[in-house]
Amino acid sequence: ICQEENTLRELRIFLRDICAKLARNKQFFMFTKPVDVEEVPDYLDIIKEPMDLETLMSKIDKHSYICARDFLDDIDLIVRNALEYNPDKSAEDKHIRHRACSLRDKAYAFIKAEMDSDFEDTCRDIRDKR
Ligand SMILES: CC(=O)c1nc(NC(=O)[C@H]2CNCCN2)sc1-c1cc(O)cc(O)c1
Repeated sequence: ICQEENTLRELRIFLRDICAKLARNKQFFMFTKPVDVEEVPDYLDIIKEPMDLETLMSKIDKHSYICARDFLDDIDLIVRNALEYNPDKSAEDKHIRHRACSLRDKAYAFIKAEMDSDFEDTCRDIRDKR
């Protein structure tokens, strides 16, 4: 069990680093904080499960993720929300959709580049045993 805690600690350190890198990227500023309903009043009528990089970071600290897959599921939620809220052919909506797809690709690339697959397998085994 102590070994499991060591593995999960390493995962949290790793995910914080990736989350920080994504949040530092100016391209993703609109995904870094919960949507401000003052700015975007109809947002919560359309998006039922908001997600953002700051919330992701606090979920890491609350030990909400015990494998990279769970973390990427929340990244996918950020992307899905942006695609749903910005469906129009307008330049603005296209731009936001493009940024959302770029966020997903960068997140997956960071995970793939820096996580060896047997570390993720170990995390999955811990998740599946719990
Ligand atoms: C993150 C997101 O999905 C988002 N989408 C927007 N879309 C629009 O404003 C489109 C919707 N279609 C009609 C033309 N306007 S604004 C916006 C946003 C931007 C911020 O700077 C902060 C924030 O919290 C949210």
